[in-house]
Amino acid sequence: MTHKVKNVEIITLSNEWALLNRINFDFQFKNKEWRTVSREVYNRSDAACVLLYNSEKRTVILTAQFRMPAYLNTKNEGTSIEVCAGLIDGNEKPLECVLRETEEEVGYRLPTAIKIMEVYMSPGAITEKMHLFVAEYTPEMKINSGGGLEGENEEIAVLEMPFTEALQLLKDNSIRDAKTVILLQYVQLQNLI
Ligand SMILES: Nc1nc2c(ncn2[C@@H]2O[C@H](COP(=O)(O)OP(=O)(O)O[C@H]3O[C@H](CO)[C@@H](O)[C@H](O)[C@@H]3O)[C@@H](O)[C@H]2O)c(=O)[nH]1
Ligand SMILES: [Mg+2]
Repeated sequence: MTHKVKNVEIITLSNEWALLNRINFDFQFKNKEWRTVSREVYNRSDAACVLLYNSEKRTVILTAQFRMPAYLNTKNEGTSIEVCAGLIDGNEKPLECVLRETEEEVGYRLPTAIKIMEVYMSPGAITEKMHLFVAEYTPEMKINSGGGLEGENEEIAVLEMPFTEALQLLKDNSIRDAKTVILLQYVQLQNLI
């Protein structure tokens, strides 16, 4: 289905760490009538994430960190369990981003990772597209203890756990980050572990 859009007007509401715009545009509805619509849109670069798994040990590597938006929503949900993820820098390719973030956040140097899909995280509000990857890791790939970039005020706990424990965290809804839910279910559905 194609939609007809014209006269797109962009009004910047905030341009600090990321860009928040109000977009006014004319939109043609099903009955052919054109009407002016207004939407606020938060702009960030695209992002990439990876679920690390070891099929021999039957383990996965996840992270835990404080997320203010989740805390604002529900106080005791501020600590978020997530796959390793980050925003794509400049001209970086999604795979390069995933390999860099894996070193920074969990301390593993991966030879490569496999792309699974691309999803919008919140298409009604944020332009960000997320590139999802999986990758097999082994203990020999560990090069540092991870934890994120202190200069960026990141404090990331590295959680290596049996896959069965991660599935239990899914089941009891202790994992509430959508990309992490998708990737854990993908690994389970494809019997990668
Ligand atoms: N100065 C400043 N820094 C910020 C701000 N917001 C975030 N940061 C910092 O910018 C860095 C971004 O880290 P990345 O690892 O690149 O991204 P991420 O925060 O992990 O984002 C990913 O995970 C999020 C949570 O699931 C996702 O929301 C996001 O889409 C992405 O996938 C972090 O150090 C974070 O503290 C801000 O408003 N100001
Ligand atoms: Mg991150």
